[in-house]
Amino acid sequence: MKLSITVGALAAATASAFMAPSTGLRGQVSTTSLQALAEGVTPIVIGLAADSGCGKSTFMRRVTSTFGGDQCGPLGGGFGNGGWETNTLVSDMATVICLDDYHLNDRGGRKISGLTALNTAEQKFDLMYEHVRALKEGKSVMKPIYNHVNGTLDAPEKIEPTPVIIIEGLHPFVDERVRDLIDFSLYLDISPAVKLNWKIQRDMEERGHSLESILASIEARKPDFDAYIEPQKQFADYIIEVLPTDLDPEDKKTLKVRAIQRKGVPDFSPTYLFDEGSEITWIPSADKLSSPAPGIKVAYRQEEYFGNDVAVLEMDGNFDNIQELVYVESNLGNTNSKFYGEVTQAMLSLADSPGSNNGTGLMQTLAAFAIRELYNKKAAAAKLASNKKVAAAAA
Ligand SMILES: Nc1ncnc2c1ncn2[C@@H]1O[C@H](COP(=O)(O)OP(=O)(O)OP(=O)(O)O)[C@@H](O)[C@H]1O
Ligand SMILES: O=C(CO)[C@H](O)[C@H](O)COP(=O)(O)O
Repeated sequence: MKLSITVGALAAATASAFMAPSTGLRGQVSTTSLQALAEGVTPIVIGLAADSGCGKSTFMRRVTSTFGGDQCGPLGGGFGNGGWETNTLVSDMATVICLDDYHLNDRGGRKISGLTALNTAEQKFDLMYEHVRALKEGKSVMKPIYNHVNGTLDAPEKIEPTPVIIIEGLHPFVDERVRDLIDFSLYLDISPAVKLNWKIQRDMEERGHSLESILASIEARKPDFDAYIEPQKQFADYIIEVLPTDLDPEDKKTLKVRAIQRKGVPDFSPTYLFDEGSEITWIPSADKLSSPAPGIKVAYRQEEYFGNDVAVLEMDGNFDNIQELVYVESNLGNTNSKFYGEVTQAMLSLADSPGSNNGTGLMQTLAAFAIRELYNKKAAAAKLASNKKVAAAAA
């Protein structure tokens, strides 16, 4: 993902606020968004870590549309986009900042240093920390821009604080000071075989790159990915792991997706299947959730991940019809939905996005709802505290 976003305003902890239309205008903040900040709602910071090409843009679209945005397509954005303007996507509720903007050197500079952009020595962590802290304190910042078309560092742009600040990219959890500012952290863990398939689909089929160049680029990035990106998994509250299916060893396209959800995170309750805390493997009836071969399997387990207790929700296989997903949804608990079937409705609203027929779309939607709930809880607590203050002053 090569952009930053500001998305749909949230004045209070109500569902209707999430339905507010987004302005979709970079650099402008809506009255409701300002109102939320004025009411003492401290912006929450969400961190999303993943390698390039691992579905961050796709995931962000699900998150921003959950916040009542316009699905927040990039305003500039993306490799090969001649109209590239900025890494920042803006609407009126949430700002999504792409951390590529904090690269230390431009592309030419990295040729001289001999380091890749994955190397932590190539990031400006002091500036990243100062900016995230300032935004969380409700102050605007002048954020640099890394231009992916030219490989240059362009003139900085002004970013205003919004109720939700999302920082996404290669290194959101490397710097301890930045980590401490993050309220909820997510990691997209895409297995090498799946990453290769997605890269082939995008870079070969859509961008005309050769298979050799894609393989060479993955190979060249691997040592630094292993050294600097992957270790951040241990700091994530919510990991979406994407693996080849277990249902058919020959099948290289079907996916098994695991939402690894840390227990004990403030304002976050992991989604469960049927019975919280249990161990379940479920093959839904094909009459209620039809699927192409090799079928579909849902599971729920209690595991340990980097020494932390986690609840894991799994979906292996594809489904034919998104509407039928409501059968699975009706058996999930802690989905953070506002009404019956909202998860399925959110999936339907982005039916054309990659992963809408499998667990990637489902887990991303559940994560998006968890972020919304986290904000709602923090906003409600801030409002309560502010009301108490007003009442105490009046007494
Ligand atoms: N859930 C999914 N299922 C299938 N393919 C997917 C999925 N998510 C992403 N992809 C594929 O991977 C490609 C990269 O996705 P996306 O642009 O969202 O990743 P990104 O992390 O934002 O990439 P970059 O950082 O390089 O801009 C997409 O073009 C799409 O083909
Ligand atoms: O990993 C990346 C983005 O997440 C890119 O490789 C990095 O930002 C450098 O970009 P470019 O190759 O356009 O110079």
